Amino acid sequence: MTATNLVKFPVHHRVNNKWTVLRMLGCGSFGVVYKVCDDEGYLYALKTEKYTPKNALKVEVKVLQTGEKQKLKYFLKLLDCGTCKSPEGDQVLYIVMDLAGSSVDALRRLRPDRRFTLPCALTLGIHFVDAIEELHNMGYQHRDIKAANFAIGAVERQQIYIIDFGLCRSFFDEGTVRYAPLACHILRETCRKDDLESWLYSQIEYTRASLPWRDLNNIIDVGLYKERCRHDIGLGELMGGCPREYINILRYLDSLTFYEKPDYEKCRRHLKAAAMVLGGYKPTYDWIDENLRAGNGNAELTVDTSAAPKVA
Ligand SMILES: Nc1ncnc2c1ncn2[C@@H]1O[C@H](COP(=O)(O)OP(=O)(O)OP(=O)(O)O)[C@@H](O)[C@H]1O
Repeated sequence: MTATNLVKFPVHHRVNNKWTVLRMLGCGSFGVVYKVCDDEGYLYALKTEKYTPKNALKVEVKVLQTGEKQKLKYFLKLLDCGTCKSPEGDQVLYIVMDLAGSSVDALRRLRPDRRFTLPCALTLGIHFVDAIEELHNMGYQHRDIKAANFAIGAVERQQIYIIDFGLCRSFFDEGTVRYAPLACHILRETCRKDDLESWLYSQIEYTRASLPWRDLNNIIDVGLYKERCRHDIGLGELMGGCPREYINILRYLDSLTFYEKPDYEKCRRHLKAAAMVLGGYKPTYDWIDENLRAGNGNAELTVDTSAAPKVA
């Protein structure tokens, strides 16, 4: 994100005469996220973007609203959205949502070996597949699935949320569903199985701490590496330290055609089968069991033990 796109709100800045800015939680590709509180001291996250005719935040609003309407499990509650003026006088679009805890990626990085235990990795895998299925059923493809875009609850630390919808795309343009060509129903360039392939790479990373192409930046080189990892030596390099079932998932995802709806349950079944060597699947959360010290936002070193996230 360019500095000119950054919406700078000073501490104590009031938004919509309702939300008080406490501090910045982080910057994404499209905007800045602040920790804010309401007049009773309850904490929330406020996401901002300079106003343009095509704001990424608009799709976030739709996704969060749909998630709430359908009472879905993996979506944060949207409390407010609107426009306001920045101190520099720019028109700003903002949304206020529930405050989440640390991202799953930040939690992984806090662990000494930068990976989760296998029971925890399998638990996360099942949550991620569930969350992706909920989003797909809503009619959206995520297109940026990674552990940094999933967070735990600020208070309920075994709850997982999917948090960033900046690159989300609807399968359908509103009003054209009835007449849309078949290709529109699954997207042309990328499709639903791509969200699951991205998830599987995250799954491998938090199971074994790294991906073999971690030092490559060039998109072509990374693509070639991923291709190589489908066969013999490359496959061993990618999957070393992971349960065999991950290979079954990769093979299954690669077998899907562009038009096919993925079988989410099959992915979950493979993960549960991988837990058989551990005596069966039992939901496990390393950050709870080991009391990993992570708080609201991006892995700050505090523990929030209050019944509701409130200003200290
Ligand atoms: N509801 C929330 N509660 C707490 N922290 C949040 C919330 N939403 C986003 N964040 C944090 O704010 C930061 C910026 O988030 P955002 O999703 O906008 O971008 P990103 O995921 O960092 O970047 P990109 O979109 O480029 O991948 C991240 O550290 C994220 O964990």
